[in-house]
Amino acid sequence: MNRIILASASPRRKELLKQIGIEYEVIPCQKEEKMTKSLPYEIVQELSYQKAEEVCSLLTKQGEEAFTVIGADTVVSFMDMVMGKPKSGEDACEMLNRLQGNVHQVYTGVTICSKERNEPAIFYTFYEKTDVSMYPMSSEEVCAYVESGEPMDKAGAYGIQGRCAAYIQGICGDYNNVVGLPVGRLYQEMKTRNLL
Ligand SMILES: Cc1cn([C@H]2C[C@H](O)[C@@H](COP(=O)(O)OP(=O)(O)OP(=O)(O)O)O2)c(=O)[nH]c1=O
Repeated sequence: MNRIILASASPRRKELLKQIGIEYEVIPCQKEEKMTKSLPYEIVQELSYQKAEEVCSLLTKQGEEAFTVIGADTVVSFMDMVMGKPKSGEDACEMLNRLQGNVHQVYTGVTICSKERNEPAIFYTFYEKTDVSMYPMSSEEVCAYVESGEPMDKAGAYGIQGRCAAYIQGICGDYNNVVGLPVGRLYQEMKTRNLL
């Protein structure tokens, strides 16, 4: 089996990959991704590709001949808005004021880059969508949650796995997809392609 590299600095993605028993190393991306698409399922696939591609190029420059790289990206989509990580506390409050009491979608795009000795790298990209329904939050509750600091490194300014669980009414789809990596689908995609 080739080396498996997770192209991510996200502690949640590391934890999820570990949970399914995959042995891997981490090489986080350094570059700022460039978004050229506008639909959420296109954005997450494009950005996950860029993350996997950056680490694939780095390894190739280092003379590595065979490896598998996994890149992922998550956004929240509500009505016609696409939300990444909040830029400020104010931004986080705005996002949560929109999401509370409503149903939104979480999209995670994943790119698997597979490189074999003397072969060009092959890229596989897919996405998963999960619907998340939230209970209403008062503006005081939104402020208190933002002040906890939890929203700042998370798409849509909340963590379903953290304190925000108090406001989650239900989901339709893969829970792990909301946390940042749809490991069930990822495992199956890797198994189908003999990458495990
Ligand atoms: C909606 C939601 C998102 N998130 C996280 C998952 C992602 O880590 C983050 C979205 O940011 P991303 O830009 O997808 O990823 P990242 O910057 O954390 O990590 P990297 O680019 O190095 O891989 O939001 C949660 O942890 N819980 C949630 O409920």
